Amino acid sequence: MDAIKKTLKDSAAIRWLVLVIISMFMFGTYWFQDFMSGLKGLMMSELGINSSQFGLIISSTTWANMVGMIMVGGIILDKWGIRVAGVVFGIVASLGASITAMATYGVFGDDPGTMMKFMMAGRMLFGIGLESICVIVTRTTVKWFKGYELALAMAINVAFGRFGTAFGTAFSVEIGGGHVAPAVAFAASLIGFGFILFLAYLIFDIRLDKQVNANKKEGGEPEEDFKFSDLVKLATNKGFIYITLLCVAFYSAVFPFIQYAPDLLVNKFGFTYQLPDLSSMTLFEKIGAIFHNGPKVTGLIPLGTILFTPIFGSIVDKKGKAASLMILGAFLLIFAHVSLSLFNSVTLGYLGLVSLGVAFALVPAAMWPSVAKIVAENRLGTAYSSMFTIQNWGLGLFFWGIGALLDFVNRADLAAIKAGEKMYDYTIPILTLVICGVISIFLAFMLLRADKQNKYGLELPSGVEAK
Ligand SMILES: C[C@H](N)C(=O)N[C@@H](CCCCN)C(=O)O
Repeated sequence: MDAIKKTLKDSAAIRWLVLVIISMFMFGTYWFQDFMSGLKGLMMSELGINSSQFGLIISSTTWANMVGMIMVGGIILDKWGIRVAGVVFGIVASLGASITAMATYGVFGDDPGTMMKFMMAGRMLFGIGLESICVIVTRTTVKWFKGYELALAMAINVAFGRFGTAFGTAFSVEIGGGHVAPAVAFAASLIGFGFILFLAYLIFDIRLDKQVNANKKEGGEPEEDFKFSDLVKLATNKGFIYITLLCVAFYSAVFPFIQYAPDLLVNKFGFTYQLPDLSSMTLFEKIGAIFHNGPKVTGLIPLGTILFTPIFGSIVDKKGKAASLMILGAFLLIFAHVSLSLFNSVTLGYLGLVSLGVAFALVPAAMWPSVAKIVAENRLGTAYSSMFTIQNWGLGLFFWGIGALLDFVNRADLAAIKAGEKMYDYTIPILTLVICGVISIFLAFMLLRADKQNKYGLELPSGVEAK
């Protein structure tokens, strides 16, 4: 048998370069997913929409995915590979984002109803692209990093997405110059930029495939493909069921919360949407103004996870304890939402946000590598697609539900709120998220129990098999 020749992925420099290139796609899509949170106040005043309609716009991202579009993405990825799937879903995401941007400029009509309809259609299309791109980028990361620094690479990949969320949330008001449409156009152009970089990545993908195929002919390991029919096997895997339900419960209390967090901080704690003129302020006053700005403070949550997700990822790699860390993350989530809903202390509010940020780093760092211990590698693509699909059911409900509940519990004061005479009371909508935290703890304990029974090795370091 001939010796296996080195391939592009054996070069650390090329591997990491590839990771940066494909992660820019995540940066753009996460930005577009989350940037509207910083614009909620502006969207309400400029487009004339209420909280429930804002909820519908952000929720529309999940609608097509709720009925299985991510699974379609998984099938296309399986059948035609990274290149075809990446191009198809890159076009879908770019098209969706462009339609959303054009709608905000009034291209399809400038009455609020028409604008909203086309914004929702655009975001629905974008949402199909977003989730499939996340699966495609994850799959590409595995392709290049399997056998190398996979957990760290996945954490860095998510970190790029968090950068997108943080910057999009924190700076969209300024980027739009106080208007919605330019901020949406800028966010859409980031997806186009990420897509162009992904097209450049394809050169590396083609070269690597050629080298791997040549090695296969010379006796290298053949790759096993996963099949859609493996779905049935997943549906009967207890560990997979618990981790999928945990994924829905946990992310439903985090992603939708982030969309409303700036508005919560403005309405509950008197924070600002727009920064005052900082030029004549002392350094302390500037810091004070930034820490009193809803979008900027919310942006700090994903920004903090950029540092902590890789740290927690390497703890999981070295020490294990993934299920226990998910339990801890669920406790932190409850603390966060209780302190942000039931109390009126700004200090406790900050502690709640820090606690949510730690949970947002801890649970993903422990959850995503754990899936690879519960599910056979040839079913991982199907596993991630199914998890994202079910996750979208929860996200769709809560993206819209928080806004609808907010309007409902404040129904007597809506006119006064619109006139700027009263503020939204967020207590009940945020308390609802505490229920998600309680369900998350229960599921994390069930996962720990299933781990003991089935010996997945979730509590063990990476590479150590359970006996
Ligand atoms: C957006 C997507 N549905 C999601 O859940 N993303 C996760 C990361 C998934 C990475 C899998 N390797 C997130 O925490 O952002």
